[in-house]
Amino acid sequence: MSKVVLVTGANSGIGLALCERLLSQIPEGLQLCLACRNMQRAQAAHSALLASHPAAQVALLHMDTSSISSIIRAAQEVRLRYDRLDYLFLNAGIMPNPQFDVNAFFKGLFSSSVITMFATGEGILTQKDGVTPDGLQEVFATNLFGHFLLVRELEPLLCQAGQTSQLVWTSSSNAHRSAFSLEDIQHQRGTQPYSSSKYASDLLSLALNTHYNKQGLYSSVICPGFVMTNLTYSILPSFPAFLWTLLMPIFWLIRMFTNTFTLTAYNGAEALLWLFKQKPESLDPYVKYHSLTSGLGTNYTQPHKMDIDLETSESLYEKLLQLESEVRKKLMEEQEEASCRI
Ligand SMILES: NC(=O)C1=CN([C@@H]2O[C@H](COP(=O)(O)OP(=O)(O)OC[C@H]3O[C@@H](n4cnc5c(N)ncnc54)[C@H](OP(=O)(O)O)[C@@H]3O)[C@@H](O)[C@H]2O)C=CC1
Ligand SMILES: CC(C)CCC[C@@H](C)[C@H]1CC[C@H]2C3=C(CC[C@]12C)[C@@]1(C)CCC(=O)[C@@H](C)[C@@H]1CC3
Repeated sequence: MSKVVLVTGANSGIGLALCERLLSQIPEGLQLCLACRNMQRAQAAHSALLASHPAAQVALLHMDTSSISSIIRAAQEVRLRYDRLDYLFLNAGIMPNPQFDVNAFFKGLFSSSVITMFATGEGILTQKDGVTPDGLQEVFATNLFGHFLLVRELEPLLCQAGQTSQLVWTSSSNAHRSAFSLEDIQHQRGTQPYSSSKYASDLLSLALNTHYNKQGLYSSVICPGFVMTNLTYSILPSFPAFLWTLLMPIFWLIRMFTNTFTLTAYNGAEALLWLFKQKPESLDPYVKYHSLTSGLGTNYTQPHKMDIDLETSESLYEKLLQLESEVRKKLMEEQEEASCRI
């Protein structure tokens, strides 16, 4: 039976590397759907995948995870195209306008928390968030809420009798409880929307397991480690890509002390691929699966207990359901208004 796999943010970085690795390791019986915002980059990714795997079944789908109407339209299209969905990789993500605190970085270098700083980026990064046309905080909408809505919209495909399906969130070791507040789930007031959105995805994954396991749907989270992608290049915008390449020997050296420096998207996708091969019933909902690369370059996946609890995950879930009904109501009103004008 052919497995249907949908990957968001599949046109570059870790999402694209996952698609390449899936096609290499599972040459038959895979239907890949690349859900992307930028269709030019998506076309390029599609051509690259087909060049190395000419017989592969790879489809493109336009989806902007920050836009409610785009998610609803894309999900409708998925329901039309496929009669099952085995894996949904919720990978698209942004870290807009990152501010790198050079002072904190150099202080951290000579402190006992240097390894934690390199593994999580804790204490050295903040971001300036924006607001989407739907009136939501951009990082929250892109990284979390759009994906939540997508899962809700694809429920008929994901929760079918006699079959199990897997959701896999690309979270981060940058997810911290201290950055998240139930009183401000969109992180309107803070300076760490990225960390907040990733912590929220850890909580949401737990809540989804609570509510959907009975229907055969399982959710897990991974951290790809520190990977050189467009997202990380944007952290030091005045630093051209070739300078990052020049820093590689230093990064390889750091990898001797922290195996979280996976560095390439291929390595970063390790835990995603590992989860693809697991029986979802055997996975621990309180664990984040980390892609790691040893000093000698060997890739492996390691589980780490997350700093999450059931009560907070349930409260977040309730708030997301509430927000979902609000945005759906607003969308219906807008559609009615538009049809009246015609
Ligand atoms: N790189 C790293 O070190 C780490 C990355 N991660 C996470 O990995 C995931 C992938 O990032 P990475 O590969 O590093 O970075 P990239 O920037 O290469 O990939 C991000 C992907 O998300 C897509 N995307 C962004 N915004 C939207 C949107 N509104 N709608 C649809 N797609 C969107 C991008 O598409 P587009 O071409 O349209 O911009 C792109 O395909 C992210 O969730 C990130 O937070 C986690 C930990 C570490
Ligand atoms: C230029 C200097 C010599 C080196 C600068 C290094 C930092 C820019 C990186 C060190 C650890 C990195 C890191 C991330 C971003 C870049 C660093 C701060 C992340 C926060 C990127 C996004 C994630 O989700 C985290 C898992 C990363 C953790 C490590």
